[in-house]
Amino acid sequence: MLRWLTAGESHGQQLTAILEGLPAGVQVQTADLDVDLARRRLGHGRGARMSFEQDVVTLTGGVRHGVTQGGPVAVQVGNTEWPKWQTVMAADPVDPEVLAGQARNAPLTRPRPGHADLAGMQKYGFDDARPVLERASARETAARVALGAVAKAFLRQALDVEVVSHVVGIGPVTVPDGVLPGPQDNPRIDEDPVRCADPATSEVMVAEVDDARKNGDTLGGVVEVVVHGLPPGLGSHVHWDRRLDSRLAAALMGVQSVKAVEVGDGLETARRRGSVAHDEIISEDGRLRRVTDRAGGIEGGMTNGEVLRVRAAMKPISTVPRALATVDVATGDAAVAINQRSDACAVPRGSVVMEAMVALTLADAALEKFGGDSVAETRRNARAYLDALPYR
Ligand SMILES: Cc1cc2nc3c(=O)[nH]c(=O)nc-3n(C[C@H](O)[C@H](O)[C@H](O)COP(=O)(O)O)c2cc1C
Ligand SMILES: C=C(O[C@@H]1CC(C(=O)O)=C[C@@H](OP(=O)(O)O)[C@H]1O)C(=O)O
Repeated sequence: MLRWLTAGESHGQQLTAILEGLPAGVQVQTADLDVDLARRRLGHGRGARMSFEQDVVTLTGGVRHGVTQGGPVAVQVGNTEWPKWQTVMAADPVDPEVLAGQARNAPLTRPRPGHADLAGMQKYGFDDARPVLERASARETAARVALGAVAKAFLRQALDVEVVSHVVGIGPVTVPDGVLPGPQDNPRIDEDPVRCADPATSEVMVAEVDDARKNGDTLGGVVEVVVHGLPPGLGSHVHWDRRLDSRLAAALMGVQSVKAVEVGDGLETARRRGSVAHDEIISEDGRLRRVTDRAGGIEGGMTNGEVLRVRAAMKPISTVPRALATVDVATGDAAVAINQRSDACAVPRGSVVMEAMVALTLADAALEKFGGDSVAETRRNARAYLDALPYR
């Protein structure tokens, strides 16, 4: 079983992430993590913070000379902005007089509708939203993306699986049906300002983001993660929490701002008749294959050997520059919500995060199916399974 955990605050010294249960022999190095962390910072609509803050990645456990050793993989993602925050976010007590002189320490008492501020203050008994937003912030996704890079290396080396992602909707603008990235398309999609695989739609999306920003507003959207090369049989039909669709949905819903997940054609499938909702099976050159992939590569909670497609819908950023109405909880008076700066649209960045969550979930399902203490053993086991597969 693969387990992962992150710790750290948005303006803390660093994020810490641990991935436990990965076999030995996975080739991965700091540069691989840097690539994905850089991808997570891109995208038209990103906020100012993405340009001045840097992620400083250090692999602090589980990897030696570019190869995993079988122990927990530990990663630090340091934050170059830490010197400005080291008093306000210090772990140890700070002289109250020193703190009082820090503008950054002023209590945040005007909770933002749509963010974790108010519910978090109520739940944890804070009179300041700072401790809530520090952990609720999607800054934490940097740690997940670092681990996702390791999971993708494992999937590629053990199973020849490639995980790619693209943006299929920003606000009301959506890609036409049938846009499907191939296994090597991530670098091409990374070049697009909104990580859209369709250039014509991308232009309209960029204009939509510009318009929202100009009007002091923010946008959400939909991303799709596409996985090529999966064998049939990851996940299981036998119990709800072993179903791969259930696990993918939980992993994606666990990303800040995700409000809905679709597997394959998802909601559209519910509107179709059965005769045009499923993927008919044919035999071709002695192999079974599907004529379509409406199911998105999952049937009965298991991969079916087709391309896996899963979508996540992100709500618009809740720090809306055209500030939303709230109440100042310090005075009880009507107020406008906290708003210093914000992304206008985080969907392109979000797609890299979704990719990481899907990779981690699939790596877990692959290890459950094939096991292996070394990546060579996982690969051998997977090969033997595929060679013996009935009805190939
Ligand atoms: C990559 C990414 C970047 C985000 N950037 C911002 C931001 O700049 N400002 C903001 O208010 N929310 C941002 N969010 C969304 C908040 O984290 C999210 O609204 C908050 O956690 C509440 O969402 P929830 O109700 O789904 O938990 C971002 C989310 C993601 C995934
Ligand atoms: C720092 C990151 O994203 C942050 C996520 C975030 C939020 O509320 O989720 C709010 C913004 O931070 P701030 O309010 O300090 O400007 C984003 O910049 C990151 O992704 O590395």
